Amino acid sequence: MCRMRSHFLGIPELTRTPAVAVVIDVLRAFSVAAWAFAGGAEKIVLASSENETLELKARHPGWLALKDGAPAPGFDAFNSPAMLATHDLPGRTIVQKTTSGTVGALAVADARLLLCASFVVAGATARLLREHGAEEVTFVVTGEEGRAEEDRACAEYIGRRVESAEVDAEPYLHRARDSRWAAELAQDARRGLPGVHQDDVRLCLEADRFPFAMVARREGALMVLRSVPAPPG
Ligand SMILES: O=C(O)[C@H](CS(=O)(=O)O)OP(=O)(O)O
Ligand SMILES: [Mg+2]
Repeated sequence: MCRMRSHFLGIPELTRTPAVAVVIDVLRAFSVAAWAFAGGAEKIVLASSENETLELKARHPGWLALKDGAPAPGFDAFNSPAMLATHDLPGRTIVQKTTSGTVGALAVADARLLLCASFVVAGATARLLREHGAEEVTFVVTGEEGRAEEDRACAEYIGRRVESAEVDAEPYLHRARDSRWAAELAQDARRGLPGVHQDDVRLCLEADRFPFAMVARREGALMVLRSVPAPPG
């Protein structure tokens, strides 16, 4: 059994850069990112603003510009795992800008090890942390200034999975299914709001779907997220 000290902080509570950070956004940024890698995307540039996203897209016309919220001129894709599947992803670079997930990752950009995570990559993230021998980890609970239940539940699940592979995901998924944002997304999908698909919540709330973790690092002036195979469990 591996003992790891876990801290759970919202973005406004980050006063210093942790050595090891796991930034959680279940609904939906880092579920979307994981589905993008599963669909063959090569890398995801985490942008600091919509303007930066569009500037990068102008310099690299083949890149896919993705933002959350309403559609806007110049953007190609929504922050929706179901809708992303309609794009041609193999080998592509995505530039992603969202309200919570990408902001949280950029807030701890100088961490020695920076992982971005959600339920679909939770087990793989835990195995990578275990392999790294992390004794202390800061989970950045990006939603609702650290109070988003879906993000907190996922962070706690990953923390438990570092200590033991024998953890039942169901109680954690249940908390996420009952969260305020899961209910809002389901309602937005029923209303037909652009950028929200009725399958999104389901695609985000599946534990351990993918065998890779997602590591963010500076590459020149950019913060780049890549999938990294996790050791077997
Ligand atoms: O697209 C999402 O689900 C949210 C949108 S919102 O601005 O919080 O309503 O963004 P995310 O950064 O993925 O939490
Ligand atoms: Mg979120």
